[in-house]
Amino acid sequence: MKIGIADTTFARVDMGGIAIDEIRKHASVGLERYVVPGIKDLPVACKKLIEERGCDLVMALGMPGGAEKDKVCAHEASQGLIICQLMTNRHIIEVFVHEDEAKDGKELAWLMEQRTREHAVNAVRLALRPKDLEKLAGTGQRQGFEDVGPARP
Ligand SMILES: Cc1nc2c(=O)[nH]c(=O)nc-2n(C[C@H](O)[C@H](O)[C@H](O)CO)c1C
Repeated sequence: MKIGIADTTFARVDMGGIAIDEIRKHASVGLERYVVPGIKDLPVACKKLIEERGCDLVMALGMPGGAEKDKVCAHEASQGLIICQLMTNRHIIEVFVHEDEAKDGKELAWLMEQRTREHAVNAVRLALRPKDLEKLAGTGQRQGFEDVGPARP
């Protein structure tokens, strides 16, 4: 089992390093890292991690900025990642933290780390322990900020 980590230099936190640190706490798997300038470069990095470097699942980590052009960029990158999943029949866990989700730099750093760590656990579950995800179905999980929990009639 090999997990790929694709991340960017545009991000203001070392999301790739954090993902690797978290995955190592939960599983003994091969890891391949591929760093690109920005989120629009992630789809091909993921495809190469899967097709050329033998990854079974990839995490795509990035930070869209707060400007309108950054949001367009994020939508385009997201579409590229979905196409890549369909082309390769492999999961890509997209971990995007929009810069304007946080009120300041301190909260942004916290959120980027927290969301990355929680999705790293999801990546391990998806790759190795899918039954663990089944137990969480419909429980209103969120990555980063607090879980919202299940809705009740
Ligand atoms: C406008 C813009 N916004 C972002 C962003 O919010 N987050 C990010 O990671 N990268 C951004 N980029 C850079 C592109 O994703 C890409 O790296 C360049 O266009 C080079 O291919 C661009 C060009």
